[in-house]
Amino acid sequence: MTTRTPIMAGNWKMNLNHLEAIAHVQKLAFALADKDYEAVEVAVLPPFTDLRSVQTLVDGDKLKIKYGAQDLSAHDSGAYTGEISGAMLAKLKCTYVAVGHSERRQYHAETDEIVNAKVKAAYKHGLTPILCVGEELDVREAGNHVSHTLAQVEGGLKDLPAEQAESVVIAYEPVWAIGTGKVCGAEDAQEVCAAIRGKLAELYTQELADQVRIQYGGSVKSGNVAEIMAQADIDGALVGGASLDADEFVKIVRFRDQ
Ligand SMILES: O=C(CO)COP(=O)(O)O
Repeated sequence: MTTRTPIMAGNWKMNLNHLEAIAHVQKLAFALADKDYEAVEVAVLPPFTDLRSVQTLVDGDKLKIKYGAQDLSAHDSGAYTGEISGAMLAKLKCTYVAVGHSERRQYHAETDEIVNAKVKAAYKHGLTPILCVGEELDVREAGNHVSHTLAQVEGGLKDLPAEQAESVVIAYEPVWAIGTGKVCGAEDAQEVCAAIRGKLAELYTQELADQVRIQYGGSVKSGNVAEIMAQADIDGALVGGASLDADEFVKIVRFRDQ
């Protein structure tokens, strides 16, 4: 049986400027100890404008915290005003990049085709995508959450070779639980995460499926993280609001103590 290292990632969304980012990462670094990093991979996903500052701090102080971006362009370079390429993120030594977050799908009309192109762009530039999937409330109420989410997984990974897919991180984030305080019940989250692992086994192999880390995201806090992490197919959390409070995020990283 594969042992998957849990991954706790803070998606800051459009919060914290580059000066606030430095202060925030310093707080995290001060609080987190080697034993935390041995047990859990810790990552932050700041806004683009913070990345250079975070890189300088992480490099300078040799911090074990990883960082990445919240999005990337599907294109390598060129006349795409406002976009940021995977190559640019790689140059900033980003490890991760979120792809297909529901806020990108909703406000920027990102389809599974676009998300798939972005996943491929991430790998092309040596970044690990955190592929975000999850259903809206009406889909859950109609009982179609599993098939909806699996279609997003399949669409996002289309034609992706196993050598790449084996390192992908998938974040199951039911849209109705994001920023609402409504957490998906741990067993309901487990149902979908287990189905995602089953889909990976179908698309690739059971061995690959057992290796991929699947996060839950949506109103994760120190008070509910332990129950979520106790589920067999949940290997971490993608944390929005609660990641903006350093003490709270540290408690989430230390989910075993909660
Ligand atoms: O969207 C999320 C992380 O990507 C979840 O956000 P909240 O933790 O604020 O609900």
